[in-house]
Amino acid sequence: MRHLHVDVVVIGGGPVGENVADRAVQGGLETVIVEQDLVGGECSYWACMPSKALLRPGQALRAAQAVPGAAEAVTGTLNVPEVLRRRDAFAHNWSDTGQVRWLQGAGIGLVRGRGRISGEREVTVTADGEAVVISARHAIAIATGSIASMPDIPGLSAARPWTSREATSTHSIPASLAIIGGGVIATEIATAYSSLGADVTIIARGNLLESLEPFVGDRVAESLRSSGVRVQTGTGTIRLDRTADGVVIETTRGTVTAAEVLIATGRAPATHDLGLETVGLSPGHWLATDDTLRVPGYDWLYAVGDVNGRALLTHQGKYQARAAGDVIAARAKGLLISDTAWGTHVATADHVAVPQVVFTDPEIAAVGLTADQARAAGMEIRVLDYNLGFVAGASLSRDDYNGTARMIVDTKHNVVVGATFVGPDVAELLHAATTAIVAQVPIDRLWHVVPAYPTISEIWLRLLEQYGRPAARSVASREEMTHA
Ligand SMILES: Cc1cc2nc3c(=O)[nH]c(=O)nc-3n(C[C@H](O)[C@H](O)[C@H](O)COP(=O)(O)OP(=O)(O)OC[C@H]3O[C@@H](n4cnc5c(N)ncnc54)[C@H](O)[C@@H]3O)c2cc1C
Ligand SMILES: NC(=O)c1ccc[n+]([C@@H]2O[C@H](COP(=O)([O-])OP(=O)(O)OC[C@H]3O[C@@H](n4cnc5c(N)ncnc54)[C@H](O)[C@@H]3O)[C@@H](O)[C@H]2O)c1
Repeated sequence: MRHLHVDVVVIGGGPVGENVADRAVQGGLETVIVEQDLVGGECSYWACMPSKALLRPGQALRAAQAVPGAAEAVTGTLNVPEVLRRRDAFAHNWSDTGQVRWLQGAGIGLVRGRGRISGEREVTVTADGEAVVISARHAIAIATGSIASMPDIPGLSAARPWTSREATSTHSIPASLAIIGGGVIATEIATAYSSLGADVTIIARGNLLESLEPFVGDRVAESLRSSGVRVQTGTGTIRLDRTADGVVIETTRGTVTAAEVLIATGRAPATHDLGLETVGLSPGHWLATDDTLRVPGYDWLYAVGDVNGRALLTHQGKYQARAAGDVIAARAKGLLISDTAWGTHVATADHVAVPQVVFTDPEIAAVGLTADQARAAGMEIRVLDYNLGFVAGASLSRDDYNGTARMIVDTKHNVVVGATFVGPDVAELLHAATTAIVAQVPIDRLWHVVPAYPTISEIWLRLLEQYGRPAARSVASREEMTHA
């Protein structure tokens, strides 16, 4: 049995593990990643990249079809083999050679195999019957991500359901697809597969996209229905059977038959079979952390990315990873720790401003609190809504532009605390909203942030006009005003 001694061991070489390791190495620590599968993790091969590659061609086609003059030039449908070929390229043909080269260049070690914690500051890695024991002088960071959560529905495993892995890596589009779940994966995969010619049915126990503003799910349901997707909301699943005709799904509203069924009912933490019990932690749960991403009660153990359940998004996990890698290095060297809110070593934004784009048609971009969440937090708010189609940049971009913007203002502190945009090409509006929330830019100063004409960003001006100019609203403090 081999025995290695390093400063830091990172279990899981997804986007988050890679970033923890990179920051720790840049902080001067000898670091290895333990990876059981492909370096790059879920995001690169079975999640963000391949799913967005499947979505983009349909989005580009719809955009051209909505502009008279260009619409006449596009008369065909999507070329499915070409879409899948491009998707394969974005998933690097499921080879991690490039990512491994990046690790080598960054000075990060790699041990392939399944890692399990085998004691304090110790990980045992097994691969092909061989074991390597790695002792960490300073820290172990768990970045093992999440896996599809499978609901307890009779007949489920015998029906051989798809998870997002099969849906994002398939090499042929089934004639029909039933999707159980109404969240982000369900709506994105429904959008992609319907544009690729599959007959899609969504079976959702509630409404669609329930964690977002209520009008979001309504708009996506309406749009999916108009493109031929059957959207069955408020529908429970009773049992599944795989038959010669495909998968037969008995629901509370009747029977659905489809060639394949995708389960998209959320994620579970990848904390089973990780040896957590050897150090007194329970397997199978999200690993709670403090804001430096350290597991309370363990000065050597960190949990970063999906596995801590704080925000299941690549960009937010990588944000945590930068803080975690830096704080591990700072603690190892006995340096001062910057762990007050918004410090270098904490992931404060997880609680305040987590941006998310859902790449459906229409696109959804949201950050911060919804109106209901703000009220539940006891804030005094104003909810500003505006029809995005009235903005010149939006109507120029396509004739059928239909969209909504909502901004939530904390009226006590005069700052934006939430924003939601629904409509074509709204993704790029999101970073401005995230900046306004994180930087707590006073509304009165936002009036000086001038959006270019004619861009969709003029929505900011329209929302501000609804809120009111500072002088017109009230002159709260006379010293703000000077006399000419
Ligand atoms: C279909 C889908 C689409 C998504 N689209 C987006 C998107 O567009 N934008 C976005 O921001 N987020 C998206 N996400 C979420 C995103 O994929 C995750 O937030 C992100 O992958 C989390 O990164 P991670 O490094 O924490 O975990 P992962 O990417 O899951 O990586 C964990 C790694 O740990 C390894 N591992 C696990 N256990 C062990 C062990 N015991 N030993 C060794 N290695 C181990 C795994 O093999 C894996 O490589 C999507 C998710 C899904 C499912
Ligand atoms: N564009 C993106 O950023 C993107 C894309 C895909 C996935 N993701 C990430 O992946 C995560 C997982 O996505 P998801 O769609 O699986 O989760 P989700 O939390 O968005 O949606 C889960 C859905 O499953 C339903 N559900 C839960 N348990 C159920 C049960 N027992 N029976 C029937 N329905 C049930 C819920 O009501 C909900 O509609 C998301 O939280 C998101 O952060 C992000």
